[in-house]
Formats: sequence, C-alpha cells, structure tokens
Amino acid sequence: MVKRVDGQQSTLWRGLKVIGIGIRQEPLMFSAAVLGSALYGAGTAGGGWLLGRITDSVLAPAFAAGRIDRGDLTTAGLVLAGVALVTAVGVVGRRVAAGLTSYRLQARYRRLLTRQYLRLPLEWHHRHPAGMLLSNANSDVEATWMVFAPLPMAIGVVVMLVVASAAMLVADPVLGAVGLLVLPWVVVLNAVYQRYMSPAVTRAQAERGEVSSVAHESLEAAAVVKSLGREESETQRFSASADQLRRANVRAGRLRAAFDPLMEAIPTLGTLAVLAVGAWRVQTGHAATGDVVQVAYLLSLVAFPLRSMGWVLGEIPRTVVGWERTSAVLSETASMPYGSTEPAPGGAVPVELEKVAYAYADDEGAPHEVLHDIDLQVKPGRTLALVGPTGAGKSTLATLLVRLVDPARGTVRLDGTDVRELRPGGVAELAALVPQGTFVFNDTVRDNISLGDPRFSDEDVWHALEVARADGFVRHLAHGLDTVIGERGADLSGGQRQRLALARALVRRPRLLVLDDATSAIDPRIEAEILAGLGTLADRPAGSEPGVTVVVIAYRRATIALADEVAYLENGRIADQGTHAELLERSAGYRRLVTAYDHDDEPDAPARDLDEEAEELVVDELLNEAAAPPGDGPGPETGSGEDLTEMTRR
Ligand SMILES: Nc1ncnc2c1ncn2[C@@H]1O[C@H](COP(=O)(O)OP(=O)(O)OP(=O)(O)O)[C@@H](O)[C@H]1O
Repeated sequence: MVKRVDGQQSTLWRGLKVIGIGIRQEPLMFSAAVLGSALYGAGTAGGGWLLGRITDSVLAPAFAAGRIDRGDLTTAGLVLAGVALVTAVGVVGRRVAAGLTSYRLQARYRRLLTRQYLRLPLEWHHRHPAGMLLSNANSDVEATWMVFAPLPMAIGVVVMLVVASAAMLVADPVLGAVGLLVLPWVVVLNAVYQRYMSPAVTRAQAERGEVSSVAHESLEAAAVVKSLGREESETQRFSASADQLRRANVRAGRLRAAFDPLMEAIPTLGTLAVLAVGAWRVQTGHAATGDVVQVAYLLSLVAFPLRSMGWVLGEIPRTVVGWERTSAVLSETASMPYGSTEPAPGGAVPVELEKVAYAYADDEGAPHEVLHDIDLQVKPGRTLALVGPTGAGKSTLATLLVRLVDPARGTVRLDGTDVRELRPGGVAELAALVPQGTFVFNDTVRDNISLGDPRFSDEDVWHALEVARADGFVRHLAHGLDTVIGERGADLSGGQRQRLALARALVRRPRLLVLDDATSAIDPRIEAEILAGLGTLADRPAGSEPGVTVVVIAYRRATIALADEVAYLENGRIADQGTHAELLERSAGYRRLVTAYDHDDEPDAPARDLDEEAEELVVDELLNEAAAPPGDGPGPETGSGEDLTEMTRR
C-alpha cells in the first residue's frame, strides 16, 4: 500500500528505503541508539505503571489510615529512583549513539562524494557547476542523514507506546480504549502533513543548492565584481536567490508550525477525555482513582513517542530529496578507460596527435566540435608554442595532451603509446599541465609543491623552486617552505603564484610539460631562464633524450620567441606549423595575430612607450637567444621580475 505511487506514499516508501540503506551501513551504532531509546521508553512507561501501583498500595492506604509506612515509602522511592536511573542511561545512550550514526553516515557520504568528484572525468565537471557539487556534499548529505537523529527515538519509544497501551488497557479497559482513540487521529494527521510537507521541502532543498551555487560564483568572481563595480547587482542576484530559499523555508516552517501544536493537542485532548470518563467511572465505582491517574499519566507519556514519530515523518521528505541529489552523483558511471601499458623509462617524450577531434556537449547535451582533425608532432626535447586567436581551441588541446579529456576521434600518443593504453596514473607520470588559472592551496609552500606526496624531499622542492625561479621569494618568506600561503595565494603576486604552480609541476620531473598561459605574469627574461633551466630537472637514464618536451600556449611575442617551432591554431584546426619566422612570412592570420599582440591594449596603457620599449628590448634579445640551444648560458639575473612583468604584459 505504501508503494502506491501517489506523492506522499511514494515519498514515505523511498524514505524508508534510504533509512534501510543507512541502517545496513551503521547496524551496531543504530542498534545501540534504539536500545537506549527502548530503555528510556520502558523506564518511562514502567515508571507510570509503578506510579499507579504506588498510589494504590502505598499512598491511598496511607491517606485512608492517616499515617504513612516509612518502609513502604522508602522502597517505593528506591524503586522509582532505579527506574529513573535506567531511563537516564537510556537517554544518554540513545543521544550519543543516534548522533554518531547520523554523523558517521554524513562523513562516509561526504568522503564518497569527494572521491567520486575526483574520479569523474573533466567532461562531467564541465556540465556540473562547482556550487552544486558543494551543496551536494554539504546540505544534501546532511538532509539525507539527519533523519537518524530522531529515528532511534521513534523506533525505541514504540516499546513505550506498546507498554503504555497495554498498561492502560490492563488498568481499565474502558479508560484505556478512550485513551487509545487518539492513535488513528495521529496517523491521519501525519498523512496530511506528509502530503503538504514533501513538495515544500523538495523545493527548499533545491533552493539551498541554488543559493550555494550563486554564493560560490560570487565569491569566485569577487575581484571581477569589485573591480567592475558590480557589487550592487551581485548583491541583488544573491538576495533574489536567498529570498527564494527564505520563502521555501518559511513555507515548510509554517506547515511544521501548524502540525506540531496539533500533534501536541491530540494526546492532551485524549487525557482530558480520560479524566472526564475516569471521574464518572470512579463515581460509579467501576474504577479506582489509581487507575485514572495511571491511564492519564500513561496517555501523556504516549504524546512523546507520537511526536518523535512526527519528527521522523517530517524529516523523510528531506531525506528523500537529499538522497536523490547525492545518489545522482554517486551513481554516475562516466569514467575514462585505462590500459595496462607501463610508461617506458626515458627522457623527454615525443608527442603525436593524429586526426584528433574534440567536442563539448552544449546545454542540450548535443556535441559541439571545437577541434577538428588535428595532426601535430613535437619531437622530444623541443618546445612548441601553440598560438591562436581566443577560442581557437588551445586550452582544449592542452587538456587532451595530459589526458584530462579523451578525443572524440583520433589518437594522442606520448612516447609512441596511445594515452588510452597507459595504466591509470601513467599519463601523470609522463606529463604535467600548468593550467591557465593558477590555483594555490591555503597551505604551506612545501605542501603546495609536493601536494603531500612523501616522495618529494625538501631538496626536490627547493630544486623545483629554483628551476621555476621561485626560490628567491620563498627564501624571503617568514618561514620559508613552512610559510602558509593565504587562501588561493592571496598573499602572493600573480607572478609568484604562477611560479609556485610551475614548481608544483616541475617537482614531478615531467617528460612533457604543458604550459597553458602559465607564465603570463612572469617577466619574459625570467620565463626564458625557466625554460632554459628545465633540462636540469632531468634525472634520466643515459642515452635517453635530454630535458623536457614543452608545449606552451603563448600570448606574448616574448613567449613565442622561446619556442623551437610554432603551431598556429585557427577555428579548431592547425592552420600552419613552422618556425616563428616562417609563419610570419607565410601565414597572414598568424602575422595579424602576432602584430595585434604587439599593439594590444594601446589606448589603455598609460606608459605605452615605455612598455613597448621594454618589451621590444626583451623580445629582440630573446629571439637572438632562441637561435642558440637552450642552456647555452644562463640568462641575466633580474631580481623579482614583477615590475618588469607588469611593464611587459600585453
Ligand atoms: N567547458 C566548455 N563547455 C563548452 N564549450 C567550451 C568549454 N570550454 C571551451 N569551450 C569552447 O571551446 C572552444 C575552444 O575553447 P578553448 O578554451 O580551448 O580556446 P582557447 O584557444 O584556449 O581560448 P583562449 O585563448 O581564450 O583561452 C571555444 O569555442 C569555447 O567556447
């Protein structure tokens, strides 16, 4: 009957199934909580029964005789104290165990979700906003398992309900029956409550996810919002979303507020009925005063289990909504297939792309191809600059090279092996990507570089920092490698953050390094030093290719100048490939783009002449240096480089 698919019943059924899953995962803790609750129920109901007996056998005779038997009174007091102790142990046990059940389940599902987020391929993440994922791992998990706080109480006090009902009927069947008349009303009330509450709670939970998404976006874009003076409109956007959540919560709260007093009132009305009928039955000699006291007391006790069942039923819609939202993520099967090929040891790897195409899914899920038939080779140890107008597909190509995504067609080969055939973790051993957006963890410099990997000693970390030309500023930090960098590296300059991100990739001694605009805030001279120094990272078997193969997405002439060759990408195709000079000569698109880089931002740059001069000096020098093999001689030492960086940024 419960399974019938109308709104309320199916919600209840689905909720019970989720509860079943939780119980199977925490059977011991849950049983302990129910046991504690049963002790409490038995103790409380037993106390009621005892009270009736004490009234009849100790108090009533004492009133009749006009004197009290101290022995009887002491025994009665001790028995009642014993029962109270059992009840107290039950309450504490139930609270602790119920809390542990709920929080352990929450912790387990947060871990599962986090693992799933990390396991799911980038394509899946493209389709799911980060705010939504946060909401899944936070409020949805909480909503799912909070039901385990009142549940043991509701189940345990069934004992109380049964004991109290039996005791009522034994004390006086007529009075007991009058008292038990409240039960059907409670069931009806709960059914009505579920029907109205379920959609209200579903709505509130969805709104909670939405608020979380908007908040996450606003915080992510804090700098943009502030710099463009959009605080007011962002505040309004957030307010609108928060307002929707408030309305949804208020609606759910109103329903709860209407339901709770009714739930309270029903047993109280029952007690009134028991007292009225009881007074009449005592008068007519059909019942003893103790029976009336006992039934009235037991009925007031029954109010509690009924309420706790109401709490559980009130939580069930949230449980169902939370579970559906989290299990949607957990049941995602999207994954990347892996082979078992071990990456062969060696030095710089050759890179080969053959007829590679890649498509993103649009809003309707239809594929939208952004890279078409890419054929590209990079010889080991060479540096290739990927150049192209915005949206040409450079970053997408970078993610394919390190297998963050797989091509829709074609093959990406590293060291002659299709990346799909490498064992899990194989690509990460060969290649490292430093992405466009530099991410720095709110952690020490050391952990930002090693990411907690114990394979890397402090010596390795310092060496990577040296190659990334980050050792200078790290040595000046208050605690060196132990300095905790503020959230997202807010304490560092853009160039410093980029160099840390670079060191993070370099410490892993990649044999292919992919830099997606990862040096844009670094002074070109330092950038040249970094690329020239990459060879010193190599700790490779004799006879293997030296150094590192580098693919660098370049936006500045200074960066392009550092490459051995250039691939010019236009509308998702390789329009031309060759040296910078060759492309300047024969590719009109490339020429236009590179010239545009030269004159970019012209109207807005106040120190334009100085900028141009500085950049041209550096670029000319670099173009000359680029002709010589890397590592021919160290570049000039240029201090922090941040000032020059700002001058020479396009
Ligand atoms: N997550 C995504 N979902 C859908 N389309 C995307 C996604 N990321 C990029 N695209 C689209 O793919 C195309 C190539 O984007 P990509 O970021 O690779 O270009 P790019 O050359 O690196 O651009 P830029 O120089 O601006 O960084 C663009 O048309 C872009 O709109």
